[in-house]
Amino acid sequence: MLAIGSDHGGYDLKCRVMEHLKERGIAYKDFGCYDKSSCDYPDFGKAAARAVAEGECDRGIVVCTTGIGISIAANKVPGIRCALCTDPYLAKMTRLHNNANMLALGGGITGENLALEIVDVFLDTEFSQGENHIRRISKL
Ligand SMILES: O=C(CO)[C@H](O)[C@H](O)[C@H](O)COP(=O)(O)O
Repeated sequence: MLAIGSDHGGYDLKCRVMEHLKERGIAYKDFGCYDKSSCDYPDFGKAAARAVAEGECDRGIVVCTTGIGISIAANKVPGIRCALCTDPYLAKMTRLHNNANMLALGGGITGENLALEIVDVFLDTEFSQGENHIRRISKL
């Protein structure tokens, strides 16, 4: 189960990501927002992050206009490693090396097709299990 969240600035891209997850048969829970009214990214970034940290969801995807604010919010929740990715290489590396459990996207930064490629790489790449990476993650 994936935790999904956005503010108004990430709403459209979040909806596209949810459609894509449906097409792929991947279950998700949307922690809001639920329309494009102005709202506060920490509310939704933290709600999705808590669901991941508490084990209700395995990983999460959050979206705001830049991806910056909502990634900062998610990373305030203990146990969360949320990576803001603007290309598939970053998504691959953050799974392999950081075992990132959340992905942040910028709805005003990354186009739909590229964002969906990033989502797919994030979901389809497993952590490398390297002892160097495990050690470094334990120091975060
Ligand atoms: O990108 C964001 C935070 O890093 C947010 O999505 C908003 O764009 C930002 O908070 C500005 O929102 P507003 O529409 O100008 O109120």
